Amino acid sequence: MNGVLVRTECLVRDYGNGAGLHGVDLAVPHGGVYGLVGPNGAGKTTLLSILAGLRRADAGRLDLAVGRDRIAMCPDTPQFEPWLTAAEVVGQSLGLVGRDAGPDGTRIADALADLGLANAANRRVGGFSRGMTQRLGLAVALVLDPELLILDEPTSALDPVGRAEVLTLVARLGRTRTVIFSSHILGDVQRVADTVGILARGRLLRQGPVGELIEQFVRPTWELRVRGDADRLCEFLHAQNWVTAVHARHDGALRVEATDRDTGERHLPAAISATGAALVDLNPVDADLESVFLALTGATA
Ligand SMILES: Nc1ncnc2c1ncn2[C@@H]1O[C@H](COP(=O)(O)OP(=O)(O)OP(=O)(O)O)[C@@H](O)[C@H]1O
Repeated sequence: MNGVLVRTECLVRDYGNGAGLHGVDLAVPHGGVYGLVGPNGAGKTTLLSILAGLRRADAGRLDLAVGRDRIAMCPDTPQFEPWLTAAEVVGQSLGLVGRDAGPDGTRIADALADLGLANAANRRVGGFSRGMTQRLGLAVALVLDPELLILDEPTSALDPVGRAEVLTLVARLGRTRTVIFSSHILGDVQRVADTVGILARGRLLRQGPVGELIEQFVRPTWELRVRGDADRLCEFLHAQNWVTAVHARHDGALRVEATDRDTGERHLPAAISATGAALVDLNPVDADLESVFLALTGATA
């Protein structure tokens, strides 16, 4: 598989009415964090469930360079028997695959501690908050010490502190194994993913290293505010061959996209003064995964 741990070819799951997956070619490198991003309903859960063997594809191919017994998945809304304690839930996970808990249950204690649940080990999980339940779901997967860890929206139920902690954990796990995690929060994915796949309406629009996607799909952009005739400036910019797009935002600012950074930096100030407008503010816009997503889906900010 040439450095690829998971590969799909033309994977299809047809739920009808356009829902599902439509010919997905995924290539997840061996080691590191693969972030699968896409809006609600894009097909993330469907794709991850097929990878984990929990759902079947209608057509296409799935190749795994890892044994099924070395894959663990944590669903987006994990559910447990409410009367069990957190330690019992994690112990059950080990029991299901016939592994022991180690001397004095250290495997269980370590997994719970990794997810910040050490003090809740003996509490019944029925009383857990959504965030705690989600972290427990991660502990249940992590205790199996999988080679491939699949996490479906692991941060969706967490507050900002919990989110940051789980993202740090995901980044750390990616140093010793392969982690695939899905999210509709592009900033989260950009923070920890080495490789990103962008899924929309059941199609994988692009995948690759985050930096390469940004380089490939995001043109240098500036946001500016002027005093004076902004409409005239807008028209003038539209007519320039080095300008690829101009958007007037609701708050009066203009977003200007240029063919390349150097040309934009040299010509933009001159264009503003040529129309007689007074410059109030001019800032480059940082290119991020969100910009890639917007460029690929044609959505507007
Ligand atoms: N078992 C099913 N039967 C019919 N339609 C389904 C089924 N499972 C999912 N869908 C539909 O397929 C589409 C993709 O769903 P999926 O849950 O895979 O997307 P998602 O990207 O994980 O969304 P979310 O972020 O909201 O969880 C949605 O339109 C969903 O309603």
